[in-house]
Amino acid sequence: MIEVKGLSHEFRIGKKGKEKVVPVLHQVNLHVKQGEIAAIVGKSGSGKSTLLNLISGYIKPLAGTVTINDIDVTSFNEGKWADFRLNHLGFIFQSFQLISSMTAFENVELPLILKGMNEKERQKQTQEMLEIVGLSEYGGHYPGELSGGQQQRVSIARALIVNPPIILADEPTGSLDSDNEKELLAFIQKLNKDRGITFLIITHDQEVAQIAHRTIEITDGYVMEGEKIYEVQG
Ligand SMILES: Nc1ncnc2c1ncn2[C@@H]1O[C@H](COP(=O)(O)OP(=O)(O)OP(=O)(O)O)[C@@H](O)[C@H]1O
Repeated sequence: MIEVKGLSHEFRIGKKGKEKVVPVLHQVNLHVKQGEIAAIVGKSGSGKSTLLNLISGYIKPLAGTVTINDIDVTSFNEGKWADFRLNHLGFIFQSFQLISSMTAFENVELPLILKGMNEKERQKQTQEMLEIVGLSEYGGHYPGELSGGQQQRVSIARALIVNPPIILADEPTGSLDSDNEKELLAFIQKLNKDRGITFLIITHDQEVAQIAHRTIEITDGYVMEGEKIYEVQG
């Protein structure tokens, strides 16, 4: 499902000619199976977000390959990536990343507009999705008029609306209080069980790591796969 082989990355910082090289990931190998919830854990600065950005094509690796759903995406250009993300990947972020000038409804509808769906069908699917995340009454609210937990539910609805087989999440519970966190984790487990969605979740949070079938630890850019809690079929 997600296959990472020999992935290495470094950043170059400072002025041209006087650049400092910051090695971040070293020959990372990783395999996330279909139907799995995998957690990536590791200290601040260990390379977790960089790994997720490489897997989702926001940055290009120095070396190595990324294969998603049997498609080698490593050398995709930006246009191909945009199309691929829209059809294969959903994203959830700590900071929600909703568009503040658009209502909850419009935020959730946006990926369907990008896919070219007609208005009637879009509106129907968006309303259904808002119902699934328990926000059918809140479609007309702007993100600033919603609580943190509600904003995160809007962002999940936006991720789910295109029916992605994989959801990548970067500290999804980082801005939530403990009740909202519990609710989100239960929802992730339900989506995983009922729809077979594969999750790759970056987290500092023990509670999140506990719902994962497998924990992958990054230490200074090297990956060590943790103990398997149980095997997932697929
Ligand atoms: N755009 C960039 N330019 C230069 N260095 C960067 C850039 N992005 C990240 N880094 C460096 O790469 C290393 C890994 O950063 P990364 O954000 O992947 O870590 P992380 O494990 O996600 O950390 P955190 O848990 O704090 O979010 C850090 O040393 C960071 O300073």
